[in-house]
Amino acid sequence: MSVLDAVRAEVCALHTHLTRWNLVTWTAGNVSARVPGEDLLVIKPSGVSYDELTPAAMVVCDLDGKLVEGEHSPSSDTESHAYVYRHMPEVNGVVHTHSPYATAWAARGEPIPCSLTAMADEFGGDIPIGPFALIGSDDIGRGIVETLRGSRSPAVLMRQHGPFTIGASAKAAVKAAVMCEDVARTMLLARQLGAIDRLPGEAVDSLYDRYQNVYGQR
Ligand SMILES: O=C(CO)[C@@H](O)[C@@H](O)COP(=O)(O)O
Repeated sequence: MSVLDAVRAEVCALHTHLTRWNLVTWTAGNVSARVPGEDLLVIKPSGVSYDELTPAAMVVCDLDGKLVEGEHSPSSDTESHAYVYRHMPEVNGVVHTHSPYATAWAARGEPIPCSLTAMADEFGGDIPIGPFALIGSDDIGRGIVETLRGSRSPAVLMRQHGPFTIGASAKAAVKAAVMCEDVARTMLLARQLGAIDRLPGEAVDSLYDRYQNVYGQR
């Protein structure tokens, strides 16, 4: 299997997590991955039903978002994904969802406060709000980069739109999208119970370091 075919298969498989974890409705959302060693990305075809996605249906584009190989038109967000890859070389995966709880915080235009150990672990602080931007150009990508550059968070809630996540791999970006929705739900419930206190900064730093560098099987 070629590198490109392996990336197509991985990106196709990762899309199943968006439906499995109820992060998208109908054809909303998308996943992309940078192709190792190439100035290329692989992304979902635009508007194609999740149950019709196959590795062969995945679209290959250059890092300006231009179609290189594929039968279908690339995702509406391709130029934004490409912008992120051009400006954040450490990023190899980008995900967009309309997951309901995270999107509710985006509609509100309010960052999710870092009040849970699970948020410190994965996000290293609050989940920030990015600027409102129209779809179909690289404007969303510009907002993602300006918000996340220098942040520990792999997730940004684009105002009045929804979450975008980044990762050192496409799988890491999908995990961030799943965890973003999980904490968005918990924190929305917490907000209904009353005032929320953020964790102390030193606790966030300690938790983040442990989770990122010690937790799990090494
Ligand atoms: O919200 C947007 C674009 O940001 C939706 O159109 C997107 O979730 C799905 O578009 P695509 O099917 O990937 O073109």
